[in-house]
Amino acid sequence: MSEDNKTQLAGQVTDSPAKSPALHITPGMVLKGTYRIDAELGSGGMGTVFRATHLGLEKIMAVKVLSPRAVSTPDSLARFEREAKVAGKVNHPAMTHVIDFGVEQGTPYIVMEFVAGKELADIIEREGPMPPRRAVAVMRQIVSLLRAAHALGIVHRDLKPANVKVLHDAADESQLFVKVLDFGVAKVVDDVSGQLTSEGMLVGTPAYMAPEQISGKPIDGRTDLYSAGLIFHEMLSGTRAFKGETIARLLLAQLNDPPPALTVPVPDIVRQTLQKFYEKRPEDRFQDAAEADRALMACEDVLRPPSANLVAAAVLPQSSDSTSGVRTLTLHPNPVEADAAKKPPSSVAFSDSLVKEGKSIEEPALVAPPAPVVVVPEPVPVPVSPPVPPVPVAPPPQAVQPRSSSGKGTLFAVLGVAFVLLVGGLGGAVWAWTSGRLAGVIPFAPTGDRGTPTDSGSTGSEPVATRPSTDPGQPTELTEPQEPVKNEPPPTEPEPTVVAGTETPTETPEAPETAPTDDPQGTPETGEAAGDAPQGEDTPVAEAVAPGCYTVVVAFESSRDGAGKYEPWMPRSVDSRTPINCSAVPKFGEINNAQGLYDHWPDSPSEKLLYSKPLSFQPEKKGEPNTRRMVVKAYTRVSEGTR
Ligand SMILES: Nc1ncnc2c1ncn2[C@@H]1O[C@H](COP(=O)(O)OP(=O)(O)OP(=O)(O)O)[C@@H](O)[C@H]1O
Repeated sequence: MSEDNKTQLAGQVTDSPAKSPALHITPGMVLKGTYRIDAELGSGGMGTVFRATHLGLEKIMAVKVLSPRAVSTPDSLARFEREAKVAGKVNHPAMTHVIDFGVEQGTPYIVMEFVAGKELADIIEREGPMPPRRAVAVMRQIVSLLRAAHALGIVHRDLKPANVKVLHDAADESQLFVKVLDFGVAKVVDDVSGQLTSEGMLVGTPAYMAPEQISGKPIDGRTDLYSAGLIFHEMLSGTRAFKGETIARLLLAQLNDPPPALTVPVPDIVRQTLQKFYEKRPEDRFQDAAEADRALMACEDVLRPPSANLVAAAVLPQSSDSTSGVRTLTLHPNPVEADAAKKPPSSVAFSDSLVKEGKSIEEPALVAPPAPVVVVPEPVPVPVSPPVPPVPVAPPPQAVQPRSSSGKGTLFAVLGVAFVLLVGGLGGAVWAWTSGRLAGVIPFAPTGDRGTPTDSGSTGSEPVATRPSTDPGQPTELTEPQEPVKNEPPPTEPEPTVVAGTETPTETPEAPETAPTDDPQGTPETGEAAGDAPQGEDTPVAEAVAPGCYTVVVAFESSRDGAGKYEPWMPRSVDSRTPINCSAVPKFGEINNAQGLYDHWPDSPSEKLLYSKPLSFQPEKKGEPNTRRMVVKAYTRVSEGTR
């Protein structure tokens, strides 16, 4: 890794030395009697990261041991603890969750979920410019996380491609799943070390630092947006925006020079959005992550292939709540009608140019939108999701909501829906017949007031069917599947993992001894570790099941309160379980349309959620809970009766 790509504790002009001896971490060492250090993953400006195993849970985790120079002042440990706790409250699929922290021989360390996948920096270096659609998809996930973190007052301060991991580097950007590393860590270091002006310490990576960060001015969420813009630039162009032979030159360029113009062709709207991310003056940038996300959505709409609009419009939920990230469905098969119907959001400052591209900014995104932002007011070690109240079923979804009054547009819309429903219905019938999903039903046992597991009364011997529940205290009944399980990804080889810039075979955690031998993964499905909902009153718990792989039909619920805030999707009941060949289980990363869901899968030792696919949606209305039925794939790793 080049010098200007590293986090720098640069310009140290005062005596701020390590006051405690560095803890010598070696493989085999056990921290807190719980975390066994397995191997070093790499080190950066703030410390060294190790792969470790949580001995009790037999889970792979990552332990970052902060360097003594990063945290060395008398009150540093208290601050460190505070920041680790705050970072632990950001519950978002793109967050690398902080699980625990501690101090060993005066040296603080953070325990995080282990994130497999490839560093964005390596992907760009290897593959060069990224297709704009893909770059926008990555950006949306980053920005969605920023939104969640900034809402808690947490600024990353060291965003860069090396701190972004892409869990599934598929050609199809809808399969991308991003995790951001080091949230909160830079803040700890910065707070403790002080800013350049006070203690002569500068925290960040010069190639991605915002001008205000360099000049020691106050920083806020817009600082992260600047760095995110430079990541965007790098994805689009394949090269870093600011380079410099020395750190001083690099910093000067950040302060004074505009980033070089993109040499790759991108639509104007993408260019303008990029520019708005990294304006030199914070007041000229997007003012918050929500505004940035709206602009990215507009880019997404322009970049979407025309054929995708029909299908996307037919299957996505509709909402009139523009603040939630879920947008009103619009179907514009005819670009002229689309132009007539579109209207730019007033909150996008440069909206005139945004709509110049001839696409409605209200069309839904084809790629999975970032998962709902969930802020959980619980301390580490494990962020706790708030219980979701019982859910009354909303009226059936209106799959398509044509906005144009034109008869032609309406005709297209109706034909589109009819087509989707026809294909869905046929596929559902074939799927139900072929998958054998009715066999081997082992219901889960939800607890608390979530009702009984199979509200449909389903024994698994009939297609899942639904009637709306009128009693909000009763569990939601099941809906007629609208989308069958189809087009499941073929089995794939485990992905190589990039560790410290080196491509190596995938790190395989020690699976429990009883793991099925044909388990195609055996990999740490990232996201399972920290952000999972703990088992409690409101968390459904899996019953012991035989080892093997299954397709599981699960009802999930999520709700939005009156403020339009999302609650997480929570598994609610399992209706059927069909044994499948483990080699047919797609690898993690092929989770589809439900990234947020993954983090809320109950942390059951017997289940791992690998894949999910929406089965049907209920419309989401502000202030009303909604229910989603999902088909998920899960597999078990434990022996019968051991859970
Ligand atoms: N939670 C994690 N799971 C898996 N690997 C991780 C995790 N956190 C960090 N790593 C990996 O450990 C290595 C060292 O990370 P670290 O953050 O210390 O270095 P860096 O990103 O190169 O530098 P800096 O700390 O200066 O940002 C990197 O290869 C990084 O991808």
